[in-house]
Amino acid sequence: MAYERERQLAIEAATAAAALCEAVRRDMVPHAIEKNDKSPVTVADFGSQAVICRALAEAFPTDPVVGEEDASDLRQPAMATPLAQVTQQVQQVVPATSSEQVLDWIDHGNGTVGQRYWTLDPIDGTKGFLRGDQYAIALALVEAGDIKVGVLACPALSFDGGTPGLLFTAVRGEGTTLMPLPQGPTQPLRVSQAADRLRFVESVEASHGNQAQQAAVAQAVGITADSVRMDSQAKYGAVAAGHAALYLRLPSPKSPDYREKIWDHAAGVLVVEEAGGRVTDMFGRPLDFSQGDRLVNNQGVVVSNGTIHETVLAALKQAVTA
Ligand SMILES: Nc1ncnc2c1ncn2[C@@H]1O[C@H](COP(=O)(O)OS(=O)(=O)O)[C@@H](OP(=O)(O)O)[C@H]1O
Ligand SMILES: [Mg+2]
Ligand SMILES: [Mg+2]
Ligand SMILES: [Mg+2]
Repeated sequence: MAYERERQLAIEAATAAAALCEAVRRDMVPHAIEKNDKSPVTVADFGSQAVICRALAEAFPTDPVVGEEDASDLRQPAMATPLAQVTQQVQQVVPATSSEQVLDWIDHGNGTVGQRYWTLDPIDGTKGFLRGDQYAIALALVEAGDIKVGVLACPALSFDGGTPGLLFTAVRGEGTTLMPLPQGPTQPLRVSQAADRLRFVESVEASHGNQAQQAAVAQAVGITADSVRMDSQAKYGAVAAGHAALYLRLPSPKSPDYREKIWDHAAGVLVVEEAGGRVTDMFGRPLDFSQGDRLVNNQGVVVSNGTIHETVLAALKQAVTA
C-alpha cells in the first residue's frame, strides 16, 4: 500500500493526541487562553501539537510541519502555569519530558509549505472543544499540492447512537476508512446517495460562514430539513460517512475577504474525496494547497456527496448574483 509508513504514523500520533485532549477535557476543565487574533487556544491544543510534532520529527525528520499553533506565547514567564500543565499532559504520553522539549516540539510545527509537507490542526474547533461539543485532530501529508494522506480523529463524534470516538483515515487512490477510537475494527466508508440522507451541515459559529446564504442554497437543491450544526472537520466526516450530503462554508459577510487556512481543510478534503465525494470552493475551483498556509486562490468551501455538486454550484451562482 502507498504511504504505509506515513499512514500508520499519522494514525498513531492522532490517536495519542486524541487521548490527551479527552484527558484534559475530563480532568481539568480547560479554559481559553486568548491568542493575538483574539481566538482561543488551550493546554490541549498545545499538548496535541507537541505529541504529533514529536512523532513526525522522529519518523520524518526532514519533512516540514505547518501547524496552527506555536510556542512563543507559552515561552513568556507569565505562562509558567499553562506550560507546566501542557508538560504534565505530554508526560502521560512521553514520560520524563522537559518543558523545554515540549516547547521545541510545538515549534517544530512552524515549518513552511514546500514540495512535501505535513499540515496539522492539533484541535480544530477549539470553541467546540471548550463548549463540550465536537472537535477534531486533523493531520495531512501534501506533496506537490496534492493531499496524499489525511487523518481526522474525532473523539466526541458518533453516528446513530454509537460510542463516541471515531477516526477517519484516507490515502489518495486507496479509499477512506473509519475506525473506533482508540482502536477497533476498520470499515471502508462511502458517501451516501440516498434521498433520505439529504441533510446539510454547517459551522456552529455563525461568524465562520453565511448562514442565510447557506440555507438558501440548500433549499434550492431540495434540502428541506434544518441544517445540522457541528464544530470542526467532523463536518467532513459526516459527509464521508453518508450522514450528510452537503457541507457549506460560504464567506461570512463580516469577513468577506477571509482566506481559509490549510490545516482547517486538508485532512477533511481527502477523507471526503476518497469516500467518493467532491470538494471545491464556491466557484467550483479545486482547493489549492500549494500556495502557503492559506487557501489564497479559493473562497468558500463546498463539500458534497459528488452527485449533487454541480447542482449546488449552479444554485450558488444564482444566489451570489441575485
Ligand atoms: N471568519 C472565519 N471564517 C471561516 N473560518 C474561520 C474564521 N475565523 C476562524 N475560522 C476558523 O474556523 C475554524 C473552526 O471552524 P468550524 O467550522 O469548526 O467552526 S465552529 O467550530 O463550528 O465554530 C477555526 O479553527 P480552530 O482555530 O482550529 O478551531 C478557525 O481557524
Ligand atoms: Mg484556532
Ligand atoms: Mg481549525
Ligand atoms: Mg485549531
